[in-house]
Amino acid sequence: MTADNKPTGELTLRTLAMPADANAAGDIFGGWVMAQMDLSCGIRAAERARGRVVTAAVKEMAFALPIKIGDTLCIYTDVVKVGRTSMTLKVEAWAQRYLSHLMEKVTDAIFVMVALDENGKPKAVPEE
Ligand SMILES: CCCCCCCCCCCCCCCC(=O)SCCNC(=O)CCNC(=O)[C@H](O)C(C)(C)COP(=O)(O)OP(=O)(O)OC[C@H]1O[C@@H](n2cnc3c(N)ncnc32)[C@H](O)[C@@H]1OP(=O)(O)O
Repeated sequence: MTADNKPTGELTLRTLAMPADANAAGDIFGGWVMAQMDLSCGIRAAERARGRVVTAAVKEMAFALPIKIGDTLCIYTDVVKVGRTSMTLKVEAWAQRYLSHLMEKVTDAIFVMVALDENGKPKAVPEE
């Protein structure tokens, strides 16, 4: 994971980390963060494909810093490659710390999303 001090990509989703998303120590579950990243890629890829998409693959993820209850999770996405039916997105998750403007990158990953037709089969991503 790169030690950037500024997010890259387009801000796609912001949401608040709530007590229901945390373990007993107040750390937010990694699975919840991954789900927000998945949703962000779904939004961005569906816009690019102008239709339904699914997640085909998620590349390696490491959690560099914890997210705590009250932090605002900010997800940034960048479509880095468009294949025939697939789109590769670089995704960064940043925590805006509770009641502050401090932003810290907690994780990043590469997601591969695939455009689907009405029968659930891969379909070509249209030109931009
Ligand atoms: C209109 C405006 C909207 C605006 C706003 C809308 C908001 C609306 C947001 C909704 C947001 C929802 C987001 C849900 C996100 C989930 O949660 S989806 C649920 C989880 N995912 C699934 O269930 C997928 C299950 N898997 C599958 O259905 C099939 O394996 C797949 C992914 C369709 C691939 O099918 P396949 O028969 O293997 O197809 P194949 O032709 O071999 O591969 C297709 C492409 O995928 C690539 N690929 C396949 N597997 C991999 C892999 N493991 N690694 C890398 N690439 C791969 C291939 O290289 C190929 O790429 P291209 O060369 O065509 O570019």
